[in-house]
Amino acid sequence: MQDEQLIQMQSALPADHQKAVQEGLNAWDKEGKVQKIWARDASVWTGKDESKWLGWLDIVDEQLGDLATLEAFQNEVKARGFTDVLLLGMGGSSLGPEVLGEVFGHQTGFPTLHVLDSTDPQQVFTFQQKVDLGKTLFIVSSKSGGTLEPNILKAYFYNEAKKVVGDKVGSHFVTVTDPGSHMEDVAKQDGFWKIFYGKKDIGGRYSVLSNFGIIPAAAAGLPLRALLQSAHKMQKACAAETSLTQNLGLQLGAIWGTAVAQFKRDKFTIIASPAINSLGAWLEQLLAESTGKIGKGIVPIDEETLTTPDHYGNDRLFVYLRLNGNVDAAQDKALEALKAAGHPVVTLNLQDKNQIAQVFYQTEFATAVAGSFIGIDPFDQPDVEASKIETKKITTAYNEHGKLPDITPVVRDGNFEVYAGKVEVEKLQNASSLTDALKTLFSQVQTGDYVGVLAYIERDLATRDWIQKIRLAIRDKKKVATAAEFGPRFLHSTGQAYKGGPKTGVFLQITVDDVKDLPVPAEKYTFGIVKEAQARGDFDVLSERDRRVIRIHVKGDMKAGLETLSKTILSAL
Ligand SMILES: O=P(O)(O)OC[C@H]1O[C@H](O)[C@H](O)[C@@H](O)[C@@H]1O
Repeated sequence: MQDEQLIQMQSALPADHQKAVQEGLNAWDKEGKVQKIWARDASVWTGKDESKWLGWLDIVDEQLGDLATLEAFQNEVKARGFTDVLLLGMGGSSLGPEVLGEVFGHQTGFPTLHVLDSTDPQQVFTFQQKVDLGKTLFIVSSKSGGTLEPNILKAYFYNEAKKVVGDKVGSHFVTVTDPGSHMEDVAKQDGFWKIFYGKKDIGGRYSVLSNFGIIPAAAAGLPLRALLQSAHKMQKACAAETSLTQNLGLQLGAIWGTAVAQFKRDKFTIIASPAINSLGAWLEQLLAESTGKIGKGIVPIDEETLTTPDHYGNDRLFVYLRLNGNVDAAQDKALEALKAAGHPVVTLNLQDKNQIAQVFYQTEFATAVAGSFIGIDPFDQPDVEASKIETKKITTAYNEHGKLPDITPVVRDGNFEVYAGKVEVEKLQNASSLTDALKTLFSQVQTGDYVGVLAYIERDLATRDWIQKIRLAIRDKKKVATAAEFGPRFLHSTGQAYKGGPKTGVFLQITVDDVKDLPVPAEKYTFGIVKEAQARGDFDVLSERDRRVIRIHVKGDMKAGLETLSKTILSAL
């Protein structure tokens, strides 16, 4: 019997998959691999430096030990009467806080938590409008302290807030960063209210139960004790002493790892009850950055609305995060049909919202286990760096020459320009319209591929609907998995798997003329230039890695342009 306060996990697997999982578990038992994980033994993975990245295993113990300090901070934030908390960060520093903020919502007596993880000038401006700058607590969150986005967002908001609150502006800022980082220096120099430290042996995507998730949760008035205690139950369930059949992290990881390594079911399709939908974006980063490398790994598919089984290939595994009391009957029904059709479905049944902390821990453990099955190092992200280097080259060129390097489209069609990646140049030779280009790209989509729509535009309800319409049309027509992502946010998440993972991706990058631009203090480049450089850097690396990619740039009026583009995509399919 499982402890009833733990998440209940159910798996429906085809018989051969179930058998392979059992064999995998037997081997783990024989080799004592769970004990090896807890002994920080890198031989569980590739034998490189994995032992240095396992601080997340018992971070919950440490946080529970620090609860008094965390709650004291929570009370101080409350007492200062802030109306908003604006968190500035990317990837592991933003996706966890976003889940916590969205799942729990506004807490009476506490500020509302907003998470900004974009360089899109319009999006930055929207967030500026959303908050009361004079009554906002800014959390600048960056483990390395060197990431471009949190640095320029900090510079921008520090300036803007200073206009309202004057010289005491530093007292409206805190940072969460690793000891010795550049951001720590910035915080000291600019008189930040507080500096909270991360742990050097925890990577960004495993950091949500460390200060990177818990400090924003404290500021927003979330129930810290309940969350940490819930996570602790899962930590115990994954402990070295727990029997393998009770180890929920191991069980899940074995199913995941086997799906990829033995059955080529690498498109992990994440379905979540409405109130915990944001968990999907967090899980995407964990899965994609941890496993998507050296041509292997998991391609997470988030927010792809469910449909009938005939739309899915045998490259899928479904992960259902189901919250009691918030169940969407249509999701239940669609997943039952998928099970009946022989697709593997794993369900994590959450009894209450606090159990999202258990999902964090269980899926971290499971990802580490799956990484071992797949045969990769689940703690590095070699290909994220590649696009950062390209972006840096472009922003440096801008600073030197006052303009971006020239690039030439292969097709110009009204307000649209089409750029081709290396493997597309020849194929698009005879294309003379946007429709031709799209048809050429879509004609290359094969069974087992996935299509990624990568849009460097403001992420809001309208654009999320817009991208959703496009990706579902692609799925329905091509019968392949689809990803709908916003840049630069995904660069710190699924971007790793798109560049370094299985070479089955077909990418449609979309950029627009910015409606407005914002300056970056002390730099020649603007937010708009940074975003353009990020899009180009991403495109260049995808192209260089022989990924099938085209970029469509929409000139002029954005709304009208995006509307025409979606219609053209739908008709080209
Ligand atoms: O927290 P930071 O050091 O600023 O890093 C933010 C993000 O940067 C990179 O893109 C990494 O690939 C991510 O894993 C990380 O979460």
